[in-house]
Amino acid sequence: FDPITTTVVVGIGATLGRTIYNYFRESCDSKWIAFNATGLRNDLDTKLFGQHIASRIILKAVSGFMSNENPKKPLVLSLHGWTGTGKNFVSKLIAENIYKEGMDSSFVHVFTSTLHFPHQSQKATYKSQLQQWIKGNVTNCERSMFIFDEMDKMHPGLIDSIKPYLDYYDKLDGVSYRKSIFIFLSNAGGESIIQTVLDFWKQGRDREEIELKDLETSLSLSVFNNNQSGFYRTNLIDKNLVDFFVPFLPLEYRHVVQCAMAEMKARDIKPDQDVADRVARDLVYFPKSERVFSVKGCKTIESKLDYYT
Ligand SMILES: Nc1ncnc2c1ncn2[C@@H]1O[C@H](COP(=O)(O)OP(=O)(O)OP(=O)(O)O)[C@@H](O)[C@H]1O
Repeated sequence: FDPITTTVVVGIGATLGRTIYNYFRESCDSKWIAFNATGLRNDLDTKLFGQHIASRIILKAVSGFMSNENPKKPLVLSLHGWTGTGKNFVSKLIAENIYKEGMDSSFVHVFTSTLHFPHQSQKATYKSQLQQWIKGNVTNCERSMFIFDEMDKMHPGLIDSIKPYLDYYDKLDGVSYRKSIFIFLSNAGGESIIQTVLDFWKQGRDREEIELKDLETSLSLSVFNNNQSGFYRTNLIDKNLVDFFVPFLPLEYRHVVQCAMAEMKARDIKPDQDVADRVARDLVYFPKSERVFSVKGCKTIESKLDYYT
């Protein structure tokens, strides 16, 4: 080949390569970020067990927010409840119905308190890092999602550093945070939820009769006043920046059976009621005398199934 042909061929090759690369590379546009309301409804209806209140709030909150082209503030959800009741699981369902790449999307960011903010002495550094991370990521894509796991293990005060981003500002330093989603996960408030569910159970009332109003006030109070909680006396709560406190109810035997059946299906094993029953029977339930709620929710089902199948 003469030099001109070689240059042309290399040029075309490079352009083609870049086009293919850009085509497959996730970008902050509707090709990669598109909310599927029907998908979320379906997932909540068929995959999430025993959480009628959470399911309803999340569907309404996320659908309303995503269909609003001009939200006044970012969506802030705070999910509370006992371990293994589906808080991480729901966050995953939300991500999967917004981002084509789901939790693997480069626009979904997960912070875990014990991993990212372990040392009390470095609170000041964490505060500025957190602000920079959020600002950088939202500058990159306004439809970003931030999940803060283990909020109850976060040093009180740290979360206040992101308050301005959650507030009703049009723009901060030229960046608009109004299309982002912030999800906080914690076990704080779990006891007050359990008490309510147990009271209903003792009165022989149906679990599905429990409404948000039965839980919401005691939940936000116990979270705000609990000095073990990352929300302890936080401005986020007294300035009403959390849009929804979402209670996750403790799971009962029948829900654990459903989790086991779903897990078998996910593994392409024929769901076997007998195996599911054996898995569920082997878990520990509380309170000790009544044995109503699974101590670990559905959390250990996945590993337990290996043993029974
Ligand atoms: N309500 C539920 N419906 C269906 N599956 C569930 C539910 N709760 C938990 N699971 C299953 O158990 C696994 C562990 O639950 P998950 O991590 O969501 O619990 P969590 O509430 O976030 O717990 P923790 O507070 O300990 O972080 C999930 O991946 C899911 O497979």
